[in-house]
Amino acid sequence: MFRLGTRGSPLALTQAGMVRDALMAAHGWDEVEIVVIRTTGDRVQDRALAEIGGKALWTKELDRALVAGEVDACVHSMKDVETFRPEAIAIAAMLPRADVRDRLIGADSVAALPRGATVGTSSPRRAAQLARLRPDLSTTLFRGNVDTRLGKLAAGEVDATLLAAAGLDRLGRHDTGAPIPLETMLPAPAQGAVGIETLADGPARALVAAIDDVDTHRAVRAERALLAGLRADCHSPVAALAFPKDGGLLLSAQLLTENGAEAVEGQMAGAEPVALGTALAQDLLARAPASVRRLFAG
Ligand SMILES: NCc1[nH]cc(CCC(=O)O)c1CC(=O)O
Repeated sequence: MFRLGTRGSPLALTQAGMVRDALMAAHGWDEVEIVVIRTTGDRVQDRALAEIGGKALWTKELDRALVAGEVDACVHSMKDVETFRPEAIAIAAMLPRADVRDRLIGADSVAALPRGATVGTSSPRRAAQLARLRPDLSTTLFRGNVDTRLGKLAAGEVDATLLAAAGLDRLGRHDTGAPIPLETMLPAPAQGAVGIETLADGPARALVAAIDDVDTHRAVRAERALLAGLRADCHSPVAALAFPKDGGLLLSAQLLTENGAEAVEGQMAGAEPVALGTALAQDLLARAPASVRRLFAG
């Protein structure tokens, strides 16, 4: 039986279930086994991801299970997958992308937040974007899965929080929060995309590739190539979004200083995703104020 590795959070399990259903439908299988693997990222809840070792904390244990042959494929939120992956592992497919926007929970819009309000987030991108839009706000470290964060908000620990619409929708929370327009807040690279990794050499790769959503995969490839060109990691306040246009892609991106005081933005169209992401990264670095450039290409 085909074995699918996943983290154990409610969102991860929902996404793994979507992948299982897609694989069963594509291949006429009766069953796919879901194997829950606990990651360091799940265990450590009291510090920001960037502080304790970055996105590898979500993938390391799943990578090990894949390489050891304990599972045939692993399901990830692509947003949480580190920029540079081990050579033995391939991103074999992506599910169709969900709503890419962030949602604000606690007020109807960023502009409607009361003066001096406290917003819970541990994302350097969201903190920098908020500070840029509303320098009067303060942000405070907020980790844990979606339900944990909503619980902290309900308990009054903060005035508001930001969460990806994709995760809220997949958990059935369609009415939670107000979508922030893309013009106000560009999402994290790969936000809303679920990816499936397999060994680069091996039969699972082609089996998983059968469920690939080509448009999503192309867009996320461009966004990830931008991250690679910037040498960005989870410390980096960077936003990016590509979508299909005129048979190619239109890629938008924003780099900021941590306090949001300075930023550089850009847009570029192209036909080949990796070349496009790489070119926009170079263009942004060339135009970035020194304070922004210092945070990238390290
Ligand atoms: N960093 C945690 C994480 N990783 C993926 C999602 C949501 C689902 C997605 O973006 O695909 C979330 C939660 C959030 O940011 O609200």
